[in-house]
Amino acid sequence: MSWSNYASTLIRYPQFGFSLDTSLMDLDDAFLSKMAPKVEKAFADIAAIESGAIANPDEGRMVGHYWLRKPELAPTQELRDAVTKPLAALKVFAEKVHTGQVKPPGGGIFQRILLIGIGGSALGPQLVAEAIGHNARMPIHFFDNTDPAGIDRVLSDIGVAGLAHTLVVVISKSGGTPETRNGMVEAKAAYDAAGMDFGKHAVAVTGEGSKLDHFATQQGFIARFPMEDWVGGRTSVMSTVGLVPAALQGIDIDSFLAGAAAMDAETRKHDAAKNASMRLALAWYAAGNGKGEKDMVVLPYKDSLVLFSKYLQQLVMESLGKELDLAGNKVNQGIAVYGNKGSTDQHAYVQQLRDGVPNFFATLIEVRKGRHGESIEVEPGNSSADYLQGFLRGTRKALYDSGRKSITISIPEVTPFQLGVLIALFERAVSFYASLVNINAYHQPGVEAGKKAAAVFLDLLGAVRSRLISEAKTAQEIAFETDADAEDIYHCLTHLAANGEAQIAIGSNPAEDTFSL
Ligand SMILES: O=P(O)(O)OC[C@H]1O[C@H](O)[C@H](O)[C@@H](O)[C@@H]1O
Repeated sequence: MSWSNYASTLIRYPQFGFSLDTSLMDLDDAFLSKMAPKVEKAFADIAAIESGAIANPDEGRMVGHYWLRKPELAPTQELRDAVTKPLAALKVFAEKVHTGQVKPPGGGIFQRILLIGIGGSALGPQLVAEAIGHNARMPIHFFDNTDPAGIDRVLSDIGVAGLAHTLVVVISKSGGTPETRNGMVEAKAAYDAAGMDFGKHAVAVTGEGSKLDHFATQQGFIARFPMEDWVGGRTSVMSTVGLVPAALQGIDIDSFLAGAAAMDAETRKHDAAKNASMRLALAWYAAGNGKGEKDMVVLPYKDSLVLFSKYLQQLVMESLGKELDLAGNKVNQGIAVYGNKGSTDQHAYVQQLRDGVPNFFATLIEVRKGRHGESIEVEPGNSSADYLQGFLRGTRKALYDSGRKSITISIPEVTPFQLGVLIALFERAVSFYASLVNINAYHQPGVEAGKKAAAVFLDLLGAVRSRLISEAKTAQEIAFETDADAEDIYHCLTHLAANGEAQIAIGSNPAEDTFSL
């Protein structure tokens, strides 16, 4: 660790209290000059993105998330309106909900939110709620899966009486994601069972003309907010996806957008030495040899940022985890991201980080302010905040002493503005990195394979259900009848047995298990 290296390489934006320390990544001059042509190309690529290029060629789409906090950048008036009009409308809507002009059919005011969505249509709102939604005007609950037990748990937290004052926000860009559809059907069933009109409690955020959009119209939803195809799910937190729930919670969304705009303004500059997003992208490249050979462990030393690593997991891994580069070469790119929070993780997996397989670099996030208000001394002279800082500094040093690299990002405190700063920092780093390794960061072709296989399973499950009779059969026998794979059939049968739709008699191995009605 070298003071002169720290002092000369630190990137600071003092006007909003941000700094990025990559001194422990050992980026040397030879690396930086070797990367210079790629860096120039990355600056050109992102300038093209911001001016409306089709940066997602497979899907023929523009990539417009940077316009969400600076609509005047968008290349046409229509696109600018597609940012500003929904933003104005959602603010008015939130105000009407808060003041009771939009109210539940049974009277009173909406008191809580149930958000139904998955992936980018849940992770951003979850991060926002956790980081800056504490003591929100309306508490928020989530259905972010098709797990019936998870759904039941949330419904029981809300309670049947609570449904009457719950505003359900269904979010799906495509409007056809099965988990979200299922969650909505389950929520509607709960309202139906309570004798309440689901549509009069629901709002949709979705692409115009989608299945969800049609359902919302048909069910008489209270409101519909559009989502544009030039905003990807993982970068949608500053679109209607993130802002509708945030505004309803009473979060200062203007400040959130302003924080992102402030970071964008700094990281739009074509100066690699002062551009924090470019420095991050270069540090990732150096650490993983441009091939993702090192995982990124994200350690925010602040409880309210606990979901930031999960959020970055989607942003980074869904964007960068690609089989092919833009020239069609097989590259299998990506950077694995995991983490939770410091100092908690020091008592869990940091042992391996310090002493075990050196397959990662750490990204520590320092929040300078410990708490608002006075701190007690937990021992003579030291507060809890002193300890948190001590553990951050100590871990960073201990890792470096054993040859493990780390990045440290510092912000003054966790506010809507600073969360915007952090998200924008990483969004642009992802865009830059994608350009450095020449991949499309804005599509997700790999996600489709699992969805298609799930649909095949559901078809098979239907076939198996219809073959079950009182006479016991093995998986192999049903596989023969249905011309399917015996193991696939076996998994259908055990699922039916576990859910009360079949009887199972256990044999000495799965091939001998028999199933009947
Ligand atoms: O918003 P939706 O269309 O429902 O999509 C929800 C999520 O599911 C997809 O499978 C994608 O991989 C994600 O990027 C997306 O955020």
